[in-house]
Amino acid sequence: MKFLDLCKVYIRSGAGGGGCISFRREKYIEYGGPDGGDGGSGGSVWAEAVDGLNTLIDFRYQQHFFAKNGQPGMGKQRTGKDGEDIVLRVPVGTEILDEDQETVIADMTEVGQRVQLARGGNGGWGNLHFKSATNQAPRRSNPGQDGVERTLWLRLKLIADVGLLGLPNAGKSTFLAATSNARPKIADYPFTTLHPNLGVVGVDNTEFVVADIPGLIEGASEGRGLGDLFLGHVERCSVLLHLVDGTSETVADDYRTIIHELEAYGGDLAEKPRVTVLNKIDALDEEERAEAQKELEKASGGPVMLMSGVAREGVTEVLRALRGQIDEDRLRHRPVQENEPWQP
Ligand SMILES: Nc1nc2c(ncn2[C@@H]2O[C@H](COP(=O)(O)OP(=O)(O)OP(=O)(O)O)[C@@H](O)[C@H]2O)c(=O)[nH]1
Ligand SMILES: [Mg+2]
Repeated sequence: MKFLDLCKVYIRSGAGGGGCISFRREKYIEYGGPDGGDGGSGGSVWAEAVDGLNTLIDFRYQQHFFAKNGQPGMGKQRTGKDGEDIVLRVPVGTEILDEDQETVIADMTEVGQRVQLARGGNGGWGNLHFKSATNQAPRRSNPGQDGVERTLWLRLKLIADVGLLGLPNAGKSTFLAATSNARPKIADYPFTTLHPNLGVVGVDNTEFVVADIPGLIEGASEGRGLGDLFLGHVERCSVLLHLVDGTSETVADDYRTIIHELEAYGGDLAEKPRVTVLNKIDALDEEERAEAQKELEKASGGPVMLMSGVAREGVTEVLRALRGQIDEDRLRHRPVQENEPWQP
């Protein structure tokens, strides 16, 4: 599947239909009063967050979204038909930005969330509306209101619970494939993964979503390799899973390279909870494992778990650690209930 995470769209709501000038004309009725109906409203443009989409690729093929105009009013007090609305279906996690690419108009974070992007124009009044005591035969109506035209940007930031981090070839995609329904491409060369993949992972009868992103290298924040733009996709995760290739001669440096890039990226990414894992331990003997683990613990200043994505060793323990962090994060961000005793 192709992946696209920023695109431009042009939208226009429908214009309202014009009001009608008309008079009642019937046999035996002299001076029939005004009977011109109102114009119908123009259609509006909406965005709706939907499930099951994780790319904006559809918007590469269609960028123009015009809602229908309202029909003009007609004689015999008939109102014009309203123009149909149009709905842009976007993946959950899409931000809708104004033309400046900065002002956030809406953040589509929940399935079913709907926002109006451009309101349809009101229909004009027919002459029936202008009848008054002093003017029984008004020759006046309103035109319909114009539609609204806007240029907008859609930016997708995937919503996952866990974000995978590591140098190219650290085994991120292998881990995702071993633990989830996702089938990312895996190969023994760097930059196999070119766009984010999402997978649903199950452990102890619970599920969470893991995002695999392209590997980072030193200087990614300055654009080296594939750059660090993909880090936008892990900004919303509860926890980051940092995989370090145990077969590397320089595990401590590898670790520091990634942390340095996180810091350079900014935001609060470097402060996010992290689980650090020494991967590919199937390729190491006992002594090598212990040595690399010690080195990594020294560099990270925290615990380091051992794992092999290929041999599926230590995988469940890692998933449980992630589960624990996700739960903690949810507790932290849960709105405080009224009358709940305060707890430190
Ligand atoms: N021995 C061993 N090899 C592994 C393990 N996990 C991954 N590999 C190998 O390491 C290579 C890279 O694996 P990927 O999963 O593609 O690595 P990645 O981190 O997704 O790489 P990029 O997408 O390029 O960033 C492949 O040849 C894998 O077979 C492991 O646990 N043990
Ligand atoms: Mg990969």
